[in-house]
Amino acid sequence: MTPGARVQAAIEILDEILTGQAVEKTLTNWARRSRFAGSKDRAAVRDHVYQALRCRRSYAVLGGSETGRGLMLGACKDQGLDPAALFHGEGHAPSALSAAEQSIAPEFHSDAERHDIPEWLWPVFSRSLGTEAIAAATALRSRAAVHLRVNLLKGDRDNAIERLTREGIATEPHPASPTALTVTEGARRIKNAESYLQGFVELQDAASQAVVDKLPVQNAPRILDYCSGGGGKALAIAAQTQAEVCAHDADPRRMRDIPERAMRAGADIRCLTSEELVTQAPFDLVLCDAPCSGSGSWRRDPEGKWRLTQDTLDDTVALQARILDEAAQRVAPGGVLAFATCSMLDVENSQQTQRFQERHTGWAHLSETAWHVHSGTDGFYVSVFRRNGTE
Ligand SMILES: C[S@@+](CC[C@H](N)C(=O)[O-])C[C@H]1O[C@@H](n2cnc3c(N)ncnc32)[C@H](O)[C@@H]1O
Repeated sequence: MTPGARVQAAIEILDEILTGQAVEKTLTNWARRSRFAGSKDRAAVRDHVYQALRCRRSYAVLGGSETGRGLMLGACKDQGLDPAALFHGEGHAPSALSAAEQSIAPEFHSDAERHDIPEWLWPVFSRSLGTEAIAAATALRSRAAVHLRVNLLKGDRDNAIERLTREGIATEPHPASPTALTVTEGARRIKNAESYLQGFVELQDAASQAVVDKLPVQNAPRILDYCSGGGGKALAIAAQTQAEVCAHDADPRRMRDIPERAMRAGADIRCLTSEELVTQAPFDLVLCDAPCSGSGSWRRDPEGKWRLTQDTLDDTVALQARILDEAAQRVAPGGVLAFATCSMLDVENSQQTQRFQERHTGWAHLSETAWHVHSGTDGFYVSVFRRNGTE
């Protein structure tokens, strides 16, 4: 496909997504009916689509409309490309710009619009991030780096870097965690690489790894990952300790892949149903990686940014508080409770910590750490409490 044809394909896919179709499904359907598209074409079209979704508001202003064509025209302008080099109608490229499109005089009406944050959210976002709000919003406008976690059960970091290099995947250590690597070349090879298939490395953002580094795992013989999902954090914990590691999720289907992932990693993780949880509690350490707005990972899921509403945020905050209270009940006297989100919003983070302390006496607040997208990881938050035995 020519560069212009790739832009035209992105325009058509974006038009479908803008009617409410799911992003991944739309991309898959396009790939199925576009046999002419090779793997590089598919990757390029996908990159165009995701980039346009990250910058949906600002590109719509730059391109004159919130349509596939408007967004891709906005993308060209934002990236300093000459639109006429891509919009010329030849070789399946988008048709040449109309007179109206050529005379668009873009004007931003707010910081939220310019920096691609929903208007209603800007007060919360800017209050949460303070002077770093624009840096964070700007970081959310670009694609996230690919990070790996070195599985210490199978080898050290240098060994993993060497193995990956032999497989054509270049990496460098990430400062957020001793186990984190940034992939600098060959990211698309990872899922077929032996290093990955044999469990020497896992795909995991550096901040997710750093959250686990904040947990006092060495002093906890029995550990529970209370909101385990697919087990990313449970696996990272199991790689750092000989402790018994259990996983639980209110939706057991989310834990489906844990046995296979654990086997690949050489880890031992016991998945617990809600009934088993009651008999297995209490635990010395309970991690509660709660459902959240996902604002820290909107680079990977840009639709999440536009889908969030005040109501869903309020519901999520209320759910987090309930889950935190449930998880607290599973902590042994003297044990530790950690609350984490992949969000940068204060209502889900520091305010949640404060409200937990207001609802519960008998817990000491040990630490609170936040990672922000503009420092090279997903946005993440973890707050750690110790139960003193009187609650
Ligand atoms: C942010 S995800 C967890 C991601 C996971 N820890 C990881 O690192 O891959 C939150 C999870 O909480 C689960 N969840 C929601 N409500 C819950 C509840 N009341 N108790 C336990 N888990 C719950 C969801 O099903 C979801 O899988």
